[in-house]
Amino acid sequence: MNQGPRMYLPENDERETALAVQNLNFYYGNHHALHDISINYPAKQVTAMIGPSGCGKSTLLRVFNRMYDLYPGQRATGKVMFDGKNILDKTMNLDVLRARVGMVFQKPTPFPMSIYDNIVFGVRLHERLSRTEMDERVQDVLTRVALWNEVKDRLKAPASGLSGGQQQRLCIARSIATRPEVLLLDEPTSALDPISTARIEELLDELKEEFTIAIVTHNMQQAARCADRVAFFYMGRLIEVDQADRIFTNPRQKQTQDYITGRFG
Ligand SMILES: Nc1ncnc2c1ncn2[C@@H]1O[C@H](COP(=O)(O)OP(=O)(O)OP(=O)(O)O)[C@@H](O)[C@H]1O
Repeated sequence: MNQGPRMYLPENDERETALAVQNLNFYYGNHHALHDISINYPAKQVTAMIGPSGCGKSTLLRVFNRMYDLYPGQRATGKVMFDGKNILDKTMNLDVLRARVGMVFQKPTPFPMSIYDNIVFGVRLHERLSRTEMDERVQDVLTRVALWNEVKDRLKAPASGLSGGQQQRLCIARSIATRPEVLLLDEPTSALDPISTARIEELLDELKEEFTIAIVTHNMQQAARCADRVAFFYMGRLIEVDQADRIFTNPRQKQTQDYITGRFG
């Protein structure tokens, strides 16, 4: 199989680019996990990242909010341009970055506190809001994730009492409460039942009017349903990125074709 750096980068000149990744390499100690990745994430679109296990999808996502900084021995080279600045720059303020680039994980991770406090926790770090404004923010984000009616009478109850699907919607609400520009989702529905999954997918469709979304998924149908663009990764390399319909009907690379038709992975 040809694993050379062949890839197709469509022109996005007419669209605003939220994140521009340029010649990114990533290392876990001596392990070179991402090889010379260059990809644009157009603003207010959903870009799905697909590929076999271990190809580097989560690693790339974790670069976008410098999550790897929490672990010694992990490092990135290259550039990830966001609002005119390189995210990888040592001078980048990580608290501000993580408020502007929100992340939702595979397993719902509500904080061990009330539903209300889960939402306000991050907001308080970055904004000074009056009680009324904070209440409005909580209602606004819970409404957007279609959770308000289910929880409005128990906002002070522990978040741990919610179902898995509700917890994941709460985590999305928590991420958007700080009004980020970019939302990163790492297999956000893989622990959820089909109904909760469908609700999150509908939610993505609404959220992309306001946010740029990068989602890692193993679910081809999900990528086809939710994504405007799809990027296929293999062994730490970006093989191909294109409009979703093109990737699923007429990919340019044989490796992409093999993967989406289930011939490997
Ligand atoms: N903490 C770590 N230390 C060392 N190597 C790691 C670490 N995390 C991931 N890797 C390696 O980096 C490569 C990319 O892993 P990554 O988790 O990004 O892949 P992925 O495409 O998200 O996989 P999956 O679909 O299984 O979640 C793999 O070879 C993996 O073994």
